[in-house]
Amino acid sequence: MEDQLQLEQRVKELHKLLNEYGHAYYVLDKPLVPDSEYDARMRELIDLEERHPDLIMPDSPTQRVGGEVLPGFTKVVHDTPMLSLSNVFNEEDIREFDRRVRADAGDVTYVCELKIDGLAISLKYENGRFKQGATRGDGTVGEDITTNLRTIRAIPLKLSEDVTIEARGEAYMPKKSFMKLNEHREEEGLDVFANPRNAAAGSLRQLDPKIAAKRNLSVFMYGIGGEGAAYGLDAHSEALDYLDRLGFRTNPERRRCQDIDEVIAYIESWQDRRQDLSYEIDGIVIKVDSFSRQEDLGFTAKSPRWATAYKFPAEEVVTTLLDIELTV
Ligand SMILES: NC(=O)c1cc2c(=O)c3cc(F)ccc3oc2nc1N
Repeated sequence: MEDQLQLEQRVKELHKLLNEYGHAYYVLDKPLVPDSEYDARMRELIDLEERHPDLIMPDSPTQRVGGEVLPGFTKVVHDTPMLSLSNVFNEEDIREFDRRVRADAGDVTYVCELKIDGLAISLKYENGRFKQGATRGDGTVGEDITTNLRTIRAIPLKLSEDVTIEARGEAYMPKKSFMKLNEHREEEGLDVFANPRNAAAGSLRQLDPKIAAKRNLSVFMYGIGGEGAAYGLDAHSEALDYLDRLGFRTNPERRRCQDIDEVIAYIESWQDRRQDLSYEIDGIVIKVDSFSRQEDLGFTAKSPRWATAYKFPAEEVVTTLLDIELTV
């Protein structure tokens, strides 16, 4: 009979190891151990929990994929609305945005972020534990997709601090996973998804979490719901670094820009490089960095006045004659 105390000790140790390995692999994209080691430790924990179900904790790494298929999704009213971004399409628009911002808020600095082409999500944590995840919905009311979001390894089940916080970000399907999924669907005679955003949305709308778990989704978190100032943060760039420290995955390509010329240079630098990314982006988000400047600017009914999204020109899909002949 294994000693109960030793078992509890080993289970705690395996939680710690698997959370560390998982964070390094799925959040930092910097694996600490070979997959074989990760799998062996996960296998050991699953066996221990099967033999001693009393040792299963809700935030155990083995508890990401729930058992039951949901009858439907319940509604979630967002504490603060999840608004959408206004769009700009060219340099003139960008400079006009900057003029309006400086007219109301004076000199500002910006943060530029890649605009991930996925679907907006809200993640709520209480005392550092993942409690609820929701879609944007209509901005005021979203759908509770907690069970599906728990299956995304880049979403921490437990934060590095016991803080109560709402993080907002974008769930997405990497390009490679999208191609593989469509190949599978084609083989099975199913409809293929038009793009990774639809594939991610379709995956998170599954009522069976086992399906979502197989879709290899990921996330990039890009903000804190409510007042960032409540966490002693003065600027958006600080909020992103805080999300990193808490254990969230944020996009490493973000850039602080001193003025709009730097913003434009950053955008131009990504015009052609975006096809090298392992995920799709449809633009660049420009945000005033200082929270007090953001407060001076406020919101319109639909969007923040302290941010906008530059959208890349849609890539025309060129179908050569050869392709047409092949599909005939
Ligand atoms: N898709 C994105 O990569 C992305 C999207 C948004 C938003 O939709 C968004 C909406 C707001 F009302 C305010 C800030 C935001 O910041 C954002 N930042 C991003 N990086």
